Amino acid sequence: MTAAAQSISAVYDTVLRRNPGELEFHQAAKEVLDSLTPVVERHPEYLDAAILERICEPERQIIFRVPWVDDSGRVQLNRGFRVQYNSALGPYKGGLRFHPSVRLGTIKFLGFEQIFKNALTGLPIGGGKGGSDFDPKGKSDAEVMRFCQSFMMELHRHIGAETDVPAGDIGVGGREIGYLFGQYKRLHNRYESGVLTGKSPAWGGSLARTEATGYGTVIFAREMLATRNESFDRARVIVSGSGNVAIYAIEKVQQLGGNVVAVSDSSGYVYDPDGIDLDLLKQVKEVERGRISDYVSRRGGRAELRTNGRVWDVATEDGGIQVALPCATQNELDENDAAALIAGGCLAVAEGANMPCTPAAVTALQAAGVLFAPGKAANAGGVATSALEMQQNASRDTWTFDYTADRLEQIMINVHNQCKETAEVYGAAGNYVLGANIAGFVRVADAMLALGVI
Ligand SMILES: NC(=O)C1=CN([C@@H]2O[C@H](COP(=O)(O)OP(=O)(O)OC[C@H]3O[C@@H](n4cnc5c(N)ncnc54)[C@H](O)[C@@H]3O)[C@@H](O)[C@H]2O)C=CC1
Ligand SMILES: O=C(O)CCC(=O)C(=O)O
Repeated sequence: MTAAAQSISAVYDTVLRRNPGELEFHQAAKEVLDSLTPVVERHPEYLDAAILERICEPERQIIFRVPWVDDSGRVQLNRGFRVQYNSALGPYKGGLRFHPSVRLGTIKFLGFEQIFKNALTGLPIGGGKGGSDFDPKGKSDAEVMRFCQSFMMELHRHIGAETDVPAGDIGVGGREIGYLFGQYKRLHNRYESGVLTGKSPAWGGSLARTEATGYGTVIFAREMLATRNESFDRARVIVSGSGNVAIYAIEKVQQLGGNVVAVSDSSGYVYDPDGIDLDLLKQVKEVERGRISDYVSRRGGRAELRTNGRVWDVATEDGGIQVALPCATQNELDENDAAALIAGGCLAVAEGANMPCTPAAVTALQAAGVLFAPGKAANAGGVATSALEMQQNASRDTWTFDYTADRLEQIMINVHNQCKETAEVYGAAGNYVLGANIAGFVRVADAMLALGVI
């Protein structure tokens, strides 16, 4: 082992010791640290300034009690989190996740990923993430509102347009952002639009933010495919999830001439060989907050609901697939799923979700020559468009959909090219994981060096 590799291994040991039991955070930290040996060999100044140790340690971690009253008058209790990870490039920026599985380690892994993702956008945003173990599923609007108001009663002291700017993630969409913003405005007695993003365009939000993560993921995949003279035209595609990211990934794939033949939610998956009816899926998921079984019962035709097996199994049916877009949650695609994708002739996998592929799956896909885009690069379009929302708020301006979508397109092309070119510079052409980790890290590390020991 070289001296640089030994130093990195020591940093990882410290991560394990300081953060016991936080397996998802360990996984995310290991993936980044594993990419950095060639960087610190060229730049020993990063080791001298303990940049790696500092980048793995959040600047601040806030954990708080969130009591609220349900519709039957019972007091309920949840736990809230905000991890303010790194502000070398700008105010902390990252979403809020409301899901019963949320623990401190979940938020730390997401916040850590966010540092490098936000750096890749080239925009002035630091990294952070937050959330709660609150489950919005099955709750009335009034219950969600009371929870959001109680959550903001504590969060408001830690955020601000120049300090920390939360947005949505799993379980947090336009409805929740509205309730959170309403409570913040009431507490501060001022209309500080830039304190949250993902707002409705009717009151300070940006057009194209809703579409941005899914569209951006497909733009990244399109650029990757183009390096091998391939495209989405007539491609058969699997998308996991059926939330915000999944829906707008499907929309963009369809615009580019592809055919999405399967989607999922936490209750199972739909195989729809004639192609997903997106208007119906939007109605079921965005309007009615229903299950994919509701989609199947109304779709008719050849659409099938499957509650056994995995959405990735579709890869080997009917002549295979060309692209897979995991857009649900972390570690949802393992090495067996990767084997199914490879057997089905998959050309490219782009992560719309954060860390949806296990390390073994990534290794298998890369070894088989499948183009692989890590989430911190492929799904950066969401946070990038949040930064565009902040720009509009700061200048009290509103841009058109087309102008914002064009900027998103350009940002995603730049993110793709940075990852590709960085991988080439470091002798690993085609390795987008290495390219993304190094390009994101170097931008943050240089800013940290410039700011001194803080
Ligand atoms: N919303 C955004 O702008 C961004 C989201 N992401 C990531 O994209 C992923 C999806 O987020 P959203 O679409 O915003 O959330 P969402 O709440 O709109 O949708 C989540 C989807 O994933 C499914 N899902 C959740 N847990 C699951 C599980 N354990 N098994 C199977 N399916 C499951 C849900 O059924 C739902 O269809 C997450 O990893 C999130 O961190 C990444 C970048 C930005
Ligand atoms: O738009 C944002 O600020 C956050 C998006 C997010 O949470 C993510 O990129 O994972």
